[in-house]
Amino acid sequence: MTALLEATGLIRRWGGLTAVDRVDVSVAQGSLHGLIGPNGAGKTTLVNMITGVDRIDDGRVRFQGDDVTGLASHRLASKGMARTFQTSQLFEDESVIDNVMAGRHGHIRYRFPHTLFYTPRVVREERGHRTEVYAVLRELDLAEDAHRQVAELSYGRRRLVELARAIASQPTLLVLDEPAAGLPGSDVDVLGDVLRRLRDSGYTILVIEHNIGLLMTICDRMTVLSEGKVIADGVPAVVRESPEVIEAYLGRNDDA
Ligand SMILES: Nc1ncnc2c1ncn2[C@@H]1O[C@H](COP(=O)(O)OP(=O)(O)OP(=O)(O)O)[C@@H](O)[C@H]1O
Repeated sequence: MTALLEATGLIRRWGGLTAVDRVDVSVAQGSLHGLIGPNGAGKTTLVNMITGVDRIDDGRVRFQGDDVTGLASHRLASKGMARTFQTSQLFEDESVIDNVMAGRHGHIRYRFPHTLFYTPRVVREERGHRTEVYAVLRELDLAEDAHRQVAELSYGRRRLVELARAIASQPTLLVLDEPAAGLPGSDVDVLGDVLRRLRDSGYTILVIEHNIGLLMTICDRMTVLSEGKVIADGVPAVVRESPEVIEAYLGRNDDA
């Protein structure tokens, strides 16, 4: 399989600490790729570097065959990389549909002064975006909540709205930072089904998770970080048997 995303030799230092230490990670086109590791392993730092949120001290990132090392996150977003964060980035007082419409932002063609006069062109385009957004909401089983305020929704539904907003940008690569964090078990199952369906419909997904059980069941491939280094990479069945992975988790209390 060809790699959609290929990071090689990535390094990020914080003072004397090397948080990400010569990490290679390759995400195949159309795959669901998990990134796990104990607390402080460097997962978020690595993903921040890949998605242009944080600086890269050394190494290269290739995306869709292009060298994108050091590009800012908005440039990467316009190339098709969408990202969700551990903490909510939603507008709590706005409706679900308006939040998800914000994800279409990069696709809006009309400009001032059309917006000022709400011309037929704006109306037409806006209608097209709403149709696309409704399709995403239906896909994630959120259509019935389209006009509810985000603040009224359960935590699990809000996480789905964030996912919907990322999908609405029609990304080539979806990067998710702990989408299952804080979800009750039944919502974790829903999330697992949603991620699998998205992968089956052609998305490539890179997901950081502490819920290893979830990733073991849904991922095609996993990369395991510990203390900034890759200690295992492969299909879940192989990763789960790796002595380094068992040691990294059993040696600590947090994720075991
Ligand atoms: N802004 C920062 N300044 C200094 N050190 C940092 C900074 N961000 C991260 N670190 C350090 O880098 C290391 C990796 O942190 P990172 O958050 O990437 O790990 P993680 O695997 O995502 O952890 P968690 O699972 O707890 O979110 C940790 O030792 C952390 O303390």
